[in-house]
Amino acid sequence: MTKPLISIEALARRYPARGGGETTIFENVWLPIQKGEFVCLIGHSGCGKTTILNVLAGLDQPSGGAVIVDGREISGPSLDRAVIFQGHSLLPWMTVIGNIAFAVTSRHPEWGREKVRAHCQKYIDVVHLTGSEHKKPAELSGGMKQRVGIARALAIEPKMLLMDEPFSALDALTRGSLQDEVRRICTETEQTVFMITHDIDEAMLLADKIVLMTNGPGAKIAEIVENTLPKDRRPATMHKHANYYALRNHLLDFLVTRSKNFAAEIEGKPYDPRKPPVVRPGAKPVGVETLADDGSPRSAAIA
Ligand SMILES: Nc1ncnc2c1ncn2[C@@H]1O[C@H](COP(=O)(O)OP(=O)(O)OP(=O)(O)O)[C@@H](O)[C@H]1O
Repeated sequence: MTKPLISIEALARRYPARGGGETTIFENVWLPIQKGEFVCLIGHSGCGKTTILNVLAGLDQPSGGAVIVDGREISGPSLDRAVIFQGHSLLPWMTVIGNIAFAVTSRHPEWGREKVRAHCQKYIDVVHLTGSEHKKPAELSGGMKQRVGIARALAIEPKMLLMDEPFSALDALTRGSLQDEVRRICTETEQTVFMITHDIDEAMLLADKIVLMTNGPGAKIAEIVENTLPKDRRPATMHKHANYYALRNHLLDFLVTRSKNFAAEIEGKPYDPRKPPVVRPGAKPVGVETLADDGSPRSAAIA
């Protein structure tokens, strides 16, 4: 296995507590992310998902640990790490192409007008907004605005795409088709993605790896679940696959029960936060492994 593109190492975030002392939101979070991997983070409200994403984006400083990208510790925001938030965050006075061009010229100030235009057009076409180039955000539906946000993030060709519940504000139909498109685009472009979601089906559709966080305070990574559905899964048919219910039930069971009882679950067992167990629900034989230093699965039983 190659060296990970991004390595989250011993990350912790603490805040001053009311009445003195500190509250530890999460601690000792270790996670390697390989180039081209789509990683989803799942956990209950307050366990620190957005904080971790903000640290990855360089928008927040950890209280301990570091994020290493390409061998170097990050120290602030960078166009190498593009963020797509829940809201579209478009500039309302600019057109679709203007919003995307603004980001592209920040990335490539040396590019001429025509090169920027052609580059923006490519990503407008990718997200199926051809014909809406000169519309302003107020003339677009919620789904279209979110598409512009996705095109803008992809157009700067970041090393990593960070998404914080990017589909949660959309209606079910738009959400489904946009999820499908994002999966297609990310697979085709081998985009490395780190995404937060509360939606199990969304994680199962999009992610190669689903990272399960225990409840806070003091949250930690409990497990890394490898997606056992086929690579060419689609929203309308993935429930027919033999592994679907094993995977879904595993995730659901974690959120309903194990996320709050995890400390008791691992008591007396060799849990190592540097190498959280890797599980493949439905895969035969059912594997329980740990991650080697480079992020590749390594056989070792914890039960
Ligand atoms: N500036 C701050 N001062 C004190 N506590 C904070 C601050 N910012 C965040 N927190 C706390 O950190 C914890 C984690 O917040 P975060 O937004 O990362 O959680 P989350 O898992 O993303 O939650 P959700 O799923 O609800 O978005 C929360 O308990 C929150 O109250």
